[in-house]
Amino acid sequence: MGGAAVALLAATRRSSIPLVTSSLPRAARGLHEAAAAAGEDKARTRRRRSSSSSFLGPDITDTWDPPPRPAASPLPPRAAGVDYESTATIIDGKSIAEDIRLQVAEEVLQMKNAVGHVPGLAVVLVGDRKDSQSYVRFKVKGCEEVGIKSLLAELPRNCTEDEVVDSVSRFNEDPSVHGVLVQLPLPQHMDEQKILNAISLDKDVDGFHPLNVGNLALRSRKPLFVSCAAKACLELLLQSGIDLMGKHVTIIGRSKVVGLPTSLLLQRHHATVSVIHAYTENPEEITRGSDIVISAAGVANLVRGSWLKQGAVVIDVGTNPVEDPASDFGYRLTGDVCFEEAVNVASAITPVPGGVGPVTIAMLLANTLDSAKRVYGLSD
Ligand SMILES: Nc1nc2c(c(=O)[nH]1)N[C@@H](CN(C=O)c1ccc(C(=O)N[C@@H](CCC(=O)O)C(=O)O)cc1)CN2
Repeated sequence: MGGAAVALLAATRRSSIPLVTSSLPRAARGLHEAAAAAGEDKARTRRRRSSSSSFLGPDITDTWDPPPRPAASPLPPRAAGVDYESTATIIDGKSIAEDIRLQVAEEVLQMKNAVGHVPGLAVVLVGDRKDSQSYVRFKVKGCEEVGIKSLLAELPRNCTEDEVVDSVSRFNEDPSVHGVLVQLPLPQHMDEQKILNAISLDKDVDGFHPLNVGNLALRSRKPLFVSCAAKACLELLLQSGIDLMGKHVTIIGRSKVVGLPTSLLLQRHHATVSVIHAYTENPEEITRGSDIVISAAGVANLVRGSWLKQGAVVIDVGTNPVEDPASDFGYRLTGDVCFEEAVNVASAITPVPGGVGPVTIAMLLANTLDSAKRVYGLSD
């Protein structure tokens, strides 16, 4: 285990914050239990701290590419340091992620002591997209912090599909690797399905394998892995003490990374779920009737304050670069939700950055740990 992991563990022992007791390593123990485990104590701590139609095939787009709508009223000006006089709780994803990493680090150490092995995560990165490169860096750094071994295969944009599949196959066969993922999106000329299909079911820590998705959809079945972003959304809600049973949740976007698995996971928690997308009529009306709104559309400031019911809970999964001459990089990251407006309407909201993103990375570490625990017979 590296120095960073040791420092993290030392912090665990010093920390007065109880270790995460919700979905993370308990994901393997079942979703109901996870909901129960995320109970009041943790919530209090957090509050304190701040067609089958004949023409639509299965390949319908994942992206939010809305048809023209009447122009929205202009966004309010952004002003640094402005106090928006909101009573909304800002859900602190960074701190929730840290709790999860602490728990993972503790369990990795226990595994090392018990069986002499640590979990291993292999990442395949194709091409030179700056955003993908930084997400992969977050994953590698996260592994380092908790004592998980990481392996990275970087392939040029113009490599062949077979070369990508070969990389995946090598990691599938490596017994020191318990999780394999291919960073998305892949270059356009590649067949994503063919490449993802090459990942072993029992190393599919992204949870994108059809059997994992299918088992998530079927009530009495248990997937080996669930999408990290979906688990992150759930974790943020549960840790914030939000009751899901019977609540109306609207999810904006239906991708395999976020929208689809989050809708399935929420139904297992007895929420009533609407999934809306680019072709949905009156999206504003649907979100305005919702207790919880989860946006994963990939469109900056799509969700305005007027789209929300007073007191709604908002989980913003979008990380959209928008031009900002005042920033060092010439751009800044903005969510799908117009934060300045939403914060005055919502009862709780995740920021971007610092909301869903860090928890997504932490969930990947947790999935990798779960996978290794299964291999070494340490699962609950
Ligand atoms: N194979 C996968 N590909 C992609 C996934 C995935 O889960 N598996 N999800 C996204 C990208 N993603 C992880 O891969 C990801 C995106 C954003 C963040 C994050 O921490 N964001 C930060 C801000 C980022 C920054 O400062 O640059 C935040 O929101 O605070 C983590 C992971 C698509 N591809």
